[in-house]
Amino acid sequence: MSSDKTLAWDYCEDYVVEDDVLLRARERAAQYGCHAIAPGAGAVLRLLAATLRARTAVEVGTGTGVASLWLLRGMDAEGVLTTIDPEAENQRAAKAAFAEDGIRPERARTINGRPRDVLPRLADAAYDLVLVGSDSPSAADHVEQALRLLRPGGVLVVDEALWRGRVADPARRDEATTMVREIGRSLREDPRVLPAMIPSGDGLLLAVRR
Ligand SMILES: C[S@@+](CC[C@H](N)C(=O)[O-])C[C@H]1O[C@@H](n2cnc3c(N)ncnc32)[C@H](O)[C@@H]1O
Repeated sequence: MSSDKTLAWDYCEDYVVEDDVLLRARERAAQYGCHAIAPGAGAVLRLLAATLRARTAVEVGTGTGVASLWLLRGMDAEGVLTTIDPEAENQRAAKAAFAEDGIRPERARTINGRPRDVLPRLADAAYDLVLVGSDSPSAADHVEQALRLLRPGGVLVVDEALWRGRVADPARRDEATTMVREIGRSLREDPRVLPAMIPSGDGLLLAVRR
């Protein structure tokens, strides 16, 4: 990338500045070894949630609540985010961040459990937006569940869709990169969605449900 491009990239990533609540949640993510969504990608999440006037959203992988905060800030004032994580400690940190942000508890439904057990219990076509992380060996199953959960016109977001930048490099054939690349390929060919790859953060793969 030319140095101008790198400058432009950094400018885009820092264009929307994170406040103290987000920065503290991000700091806790680093302490817990959790890869939180990048600020530029977080701003895209907020924009999408606001554009959809999202009242119902699902997040697979709460972490310490960075992406959850971005989503909740964009959603309808009565909107409810259902966020799933098997790690109770991460979710405790996320709940502290929601409280710091003045988010009413009923707006963030935190479910402690494995996504593969929890997602099948959520209703068909009932959600405006579903965010799925790529850092799980079950990410492809989560994507399939997400397509079931979304209403027509709802948006699937796959975070880390460029997987540390490796997806774009055909020489990278490790298991994690291949899995994330395959998710991208399969959504590109899936007649149920209209996809687009946004190179924000570590890549956001967006797909609107037909
Ligand atoms: C990268 S962090 C989530 C980041 C969060 N979405 C954000 O951007 O702020 C990944 C989270 O997924 C959780 N996790 C663990 N196993 C998982 C699984 N099988 N599927 C989905 N998430 C899992 C981890 O506990 C961790 O809290």
